[in-house]
Amino acid sequence: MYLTLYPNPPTWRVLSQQFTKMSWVTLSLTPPAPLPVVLPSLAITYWLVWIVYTRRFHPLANYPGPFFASITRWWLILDVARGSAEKTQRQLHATFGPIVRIAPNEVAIADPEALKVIYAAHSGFTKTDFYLPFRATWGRYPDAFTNLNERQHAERRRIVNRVYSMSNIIQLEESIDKCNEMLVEKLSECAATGRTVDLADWVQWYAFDVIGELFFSRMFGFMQGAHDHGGYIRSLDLLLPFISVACVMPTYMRWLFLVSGAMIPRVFRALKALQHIKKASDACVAERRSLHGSNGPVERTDMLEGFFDIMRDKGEKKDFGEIEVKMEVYGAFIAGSDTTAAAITSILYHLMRTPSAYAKLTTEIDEAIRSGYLSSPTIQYHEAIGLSYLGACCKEGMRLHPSVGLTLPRHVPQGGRVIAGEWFSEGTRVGVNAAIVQRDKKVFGEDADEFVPERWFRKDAVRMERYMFQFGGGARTCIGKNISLCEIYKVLPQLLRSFHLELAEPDKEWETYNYWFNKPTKVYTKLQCREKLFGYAIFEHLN
Ligand code: HEM
Repeated sequence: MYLTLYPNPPTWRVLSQQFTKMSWVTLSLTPPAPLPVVLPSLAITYWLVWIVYTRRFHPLANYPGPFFASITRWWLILDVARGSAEKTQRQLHATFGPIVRIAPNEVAIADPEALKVIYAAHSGFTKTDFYLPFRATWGRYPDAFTNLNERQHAERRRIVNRVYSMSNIIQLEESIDKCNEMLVEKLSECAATGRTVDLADWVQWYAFDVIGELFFSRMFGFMQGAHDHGGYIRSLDLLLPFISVACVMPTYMRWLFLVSGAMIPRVFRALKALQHIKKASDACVAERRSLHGSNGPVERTDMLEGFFDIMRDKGEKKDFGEIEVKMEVYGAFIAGSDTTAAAITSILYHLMRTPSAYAKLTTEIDEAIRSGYLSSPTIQYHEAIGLSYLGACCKEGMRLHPSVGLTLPRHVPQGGRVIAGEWFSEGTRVGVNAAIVQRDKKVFGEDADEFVPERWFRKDAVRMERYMFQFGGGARTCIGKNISLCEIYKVLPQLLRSFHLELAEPDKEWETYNYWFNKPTKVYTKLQCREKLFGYAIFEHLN
């Protein structure tokens, strides 16, 4: 026998050699098992081993969460596909506590202290591949949103930062004024007919037209036509469920999803919608390019011209060309309207559901008009931010319903980190969702689930501010934040001084769809012109 040649006890190597030999003999003597038996057996064995590993030996094995989430990402994929992930997450944290395992290698964290650790500038945490399905494949550099390389992201963002700065947006304030006037005019027509409107639609048309004015010096025509101009909104509505589901899939599965999905009409339409948005943004850039080419004067001071200025002044040095200009425009098409519209709609919806807050805010606005503090016909941003109750209502609306409704996932950096009192090893996926952390009772009080603007006048308001996360944090904070804040602060007093707004069906809640952007719909509203309701009393100083 093979083994008897050795005087010493057999080693593992010898045993395994022998076993291998015997296995070969056995295998060659027995007829091969049929494939239909072998494959399922292998699959079952694989799954059993995987389940034991993820539940017992994985570094996240000790964290609670739904059983299926701990063994497969399919749980998260299906949850995101349902469009209400923030609601599921709230229930999970209520059941399992501040750290919940939402996928075999990922946890959602509800502890507000985690924000500083994960999202502060230079925290070392990096974006995960979650963001890649949003990436435009035609760029030379990844866009700011999907860039996973922190150093390159900082360099590229610095090039365009000035165009998005509040000082630049304020210089373009007239563009927002034009849209505000158009919105009031159009809603006055609706009020005159007594028609109920879906305020969520109007606000999104408004937000899209503001992007048109700010970037290209012309509204797209959403409000003018009272419709989804060019089908951009429909395109986004088709695209976002598809993209957000792809975001939570493992990378290898995304390709399968894309290829096989192209045969499913809905997914095919979503892919076409992406092309549609790309063509629309390209057309806007091409139009300006032809103006430049015609050698005629281009007296534009809009954001698009700001990007072209960068291209002319520092294009070569910074490697910033027309493709990069297109990338900024494309980003605004994707991120510029759903986000701002969700914020404005949330503030108005919660005000209409809270008559005492609504009355207090209109009183503040009316008094500011009477005292001559607010200008007319359009309210200026620097005036609006001086209205303290308005500021409280804006924060409260964005706190209860942040426009981005999923966790912002990050990789734990080299060496691991302690988050929420727990150790996480390098590479683990962790994330915080603004929709969860902004309702934390320890920070915002026992009434955190309610719309209470008064909380922003309490002693701990400065502390609460530190835990507001609706625009993200650190180096990855939203670059469009100033655009949105300027819009929000200006349009709200403009609307409330012009109209009395009431929910058409006060007992019915709005509907929201959370596909990264948490989009509100069905905010059916009755409008009445305040001048008709109350006479001209509050506007008398203007006469
Ligand atoms: C109320 C309005 C808005 C909200 C609540 C919002 C929210 C956010 C959030 C939470 C992030 C961080 C994402 C992350 O870290 O994973 C972000 C990033 C970003 N947002 Fe916004 N956004 C708004 C408006 C806009 C607008 C108007 C634009 C452009 C016109 C824009 C463009 C971007 C871009 C390019 C990034 C990536 C920034 C970076 O990583 O450097 N957003 N936004």
